[in-house]
Amino acid sequence: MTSLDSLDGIAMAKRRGRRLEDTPHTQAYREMLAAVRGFQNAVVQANPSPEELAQMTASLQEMQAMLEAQAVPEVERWYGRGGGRDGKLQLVTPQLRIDVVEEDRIQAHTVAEEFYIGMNGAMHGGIVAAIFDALLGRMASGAQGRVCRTAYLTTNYRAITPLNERLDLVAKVESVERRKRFVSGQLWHGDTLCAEADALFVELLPGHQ
Ligand SMILES: CCCCC/C=C\C/C=C\C/C=C\C/C=C\CCCC(=O)SCCNC(=O)CCNC(=O)[C@H](O)C(C)(C)COP(=O)(O)OP(=O)(O)OC[C@H]1O[C@@H](n2cnc3c(N)ncnc32)[C@H](O)[C@@H]1OP(=O)(O)O
Repeated sequence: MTSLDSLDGIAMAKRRGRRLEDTPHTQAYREMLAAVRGFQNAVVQANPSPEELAQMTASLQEMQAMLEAQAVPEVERWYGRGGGRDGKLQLVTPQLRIDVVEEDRIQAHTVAEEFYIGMNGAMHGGIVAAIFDALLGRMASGAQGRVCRTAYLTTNYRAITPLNERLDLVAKVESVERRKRFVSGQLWHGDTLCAEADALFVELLPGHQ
C-alpha cells in the first residue's frame, strides 16, 4: 500500500487528525519513533569505521524489511497522528509543544536537535519553513478542526535559528475571507527574532483531495 491510495481530504484529515489512543502497543510505537529521532541525531554527527558501517547497514536493512512486512494504507497509519503531550508522531520537524491555544493565536515552543542542521550550527531553512507550515496550519485549522491546505507560505529569515536551544513560536490569524485564512508566525530565540512567516490556508471543499 502506498500514499497513492487517497481518500476525500476531509475524511482523511478527520481520521488522521485525531490523537492516537494510548495502549501498550501504541506506546511501544511512540518509543520506537523516539529511538528513530535519537538515531537520526547520532547519524548526522558520527563518522563510523567501515566495519561499523557494514554492521549498521545490515541491521537497518533487516529493520526495514520488518517494517515493510507490516505496511498499512495511509488512513490506518499511526505515523502523523496526534501524540498528546509529546506532539505529533512525526519526524519531519522538531517536536512542537503547544503552550497556549486561543481562537486567533497560538503560542508554542520547540528544541531542534542536531538532525535539523543546515550548516555552521544553524537550522536548515527548509525545516524553519516546515515548522511554520505545521504551526500556521494548526492555527488555520482552529478549534473546529477545519481541514485546510497551504496555498502559499513566505518565510523571512532574520537571524540564524540555533539548534539545541529553546525556540518560542507564535502564530496569529490576521484575517479571514470566505474559505481563506491569512495567518502569520514568528520564531524567537530569547529576544532575537530568527524568522517570520505569512501564509494563506484554504479550507477544503467536500470531494477535494
Ligand atoms: C488531506 C489534507 C489535510 C491537510 C491537513 C492535515 C491534517 C489536519 C489535521 C490537523 C490540523 C493540524 C495541523 C495542520 C498541519 C499542517 C498543515 C499542512 C498543510 C499542507 O502542507 S498541505 C501541502 C501543501 N499544499 C498543497 O499541496 C496545496 C495545493 N493546492 C491546492 O490544493 C489548491 O490550490 C487549494 C486547496 C490551496 C485551493 O484550491 P481550491 O480549488 O480549493 O480553491 P481556489 O483555487 O478556488 O482558491 C480559493 C481562494 O483562494 C485563493 N488562492 C488559492 N491559492 C492561492 C495562492 N497561492 N495565492 C493567493 N490566493 C490563492 C483563490 O484566488 C481563491 O480566492 P477567492 O475566494 O477570493 O476567489
